[in-house]
Amino acid sequence: MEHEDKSESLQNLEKFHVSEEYGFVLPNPLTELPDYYAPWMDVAANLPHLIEGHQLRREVAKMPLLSTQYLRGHRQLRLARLALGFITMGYVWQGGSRQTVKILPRVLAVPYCTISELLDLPPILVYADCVLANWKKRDPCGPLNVENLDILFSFPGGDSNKGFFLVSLLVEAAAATGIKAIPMIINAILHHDRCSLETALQDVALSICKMREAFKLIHECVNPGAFFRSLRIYLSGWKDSFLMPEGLVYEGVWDSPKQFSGGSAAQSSTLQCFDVLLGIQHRAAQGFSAEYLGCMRDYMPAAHRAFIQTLASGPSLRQFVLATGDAGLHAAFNKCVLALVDLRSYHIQIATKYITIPAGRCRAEQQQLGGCVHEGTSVLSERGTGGTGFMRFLKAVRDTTRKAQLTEQ
Ligand SMILES: C[C@@H](C(=O)Nc1ccc(Cl)cc1)[C@H]1[C@@H]2C[C@H](n3cnc4cc(F)c(F)cc43)C[C@@H]21
Repeated sequence: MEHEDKSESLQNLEKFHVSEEYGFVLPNPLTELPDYYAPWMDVAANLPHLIEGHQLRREVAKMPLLSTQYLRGHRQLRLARLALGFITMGYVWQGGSRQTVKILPRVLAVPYCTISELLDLPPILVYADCVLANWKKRDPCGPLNVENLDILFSFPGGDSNKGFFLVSLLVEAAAATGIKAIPMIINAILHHDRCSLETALQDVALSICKMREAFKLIHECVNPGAFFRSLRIYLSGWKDSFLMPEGLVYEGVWDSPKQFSGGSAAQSSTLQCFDVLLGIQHRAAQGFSAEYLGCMRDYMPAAHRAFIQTLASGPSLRQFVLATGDAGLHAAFNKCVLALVDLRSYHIQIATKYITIPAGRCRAEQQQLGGCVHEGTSVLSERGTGGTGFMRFLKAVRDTTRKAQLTEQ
């Protein structure tokens, strides 16, 4: 029964802040806070202009220390965290990777850490901020597509910011029908209902194919150079970082500097939950990818982390399909695995175009210039949206996924 109770709890997606229509995406994020918070919202809304005009530091120095007590409800906390997260990344990386700051002023650090504590998220911009909560529809009754969407906050780098965050959002939204099928899958396993299980697995495979379709939009919406030179820097973290070996001092919060990882696709709950559903374990055999995926769960909203953990502790879909020996279920399961392999392979192609190739060009330019400026090296080794470490991670995850196909009986 205990087993049954745990997995049955997945029947109520609402409790895990998972939406039938939007999956892990925050439905209808707030776009405004009470006027009291105008000092945060005005700076966040003007970030590209303030950074390019070298005025951000001065603006932050003028900021009052605001209290978080007037923030009401989950959506106000998410919007406040989003605004403070953009300002924090802009403040740390405004001088590119050459002049990083080591101290985050208390007018930012104190409220940012208070809100992060309330949301059980680290005080650094994460995927759940800049993708899942950073969007609005132009026409509220219109469709969820690039033409009818806009982002709330941006870094310097123009439309490529918008493209990168909105394409990620559309990939996440395409996953919704697959995520919605998960409670049906668990239910079908518990009731040995092969027919419903096969139908639900077909929904998952179709959803993963739609994610790949949405991902293709990145080619027309994001410029590789703009992403590599600008946006990628602003999403960088301060953990195991060449440029900030100690991490960042959060003034007025902790006495010593703290390290946190930069934004990464591995922080996507969708990316992790399909692996868990299909029983794809990135065992320690793959080295850092297993440990890195595990760490990145701490960079997801608590309710989404709980969803993944509840799924992982429920009945094994893989074992059930194997035990039935049913050819139809076997085929439907493998279709899901292959769709995920295709999506992972596509992700590797995208990372090659947007990271590996621009990084190669950047190194070549630096060698021509003689000096080996640390522009790229700081983030190339990073596992976030950075370079070689990230590629090794993606390839390890893709290869493990490929091996997860059920072999012929
Ligand atoms: C556009 C890219 C990006 O890296 N976005 C990003 C990264 C960091 C930050 Cl901070 C913000 C946005 C990628 C999109 C598609 C997302 N995706 C979700 N589920 C996936 C399952 C898969 F198998 C898979 F291959 C990719 C999957 C991941 C991100």
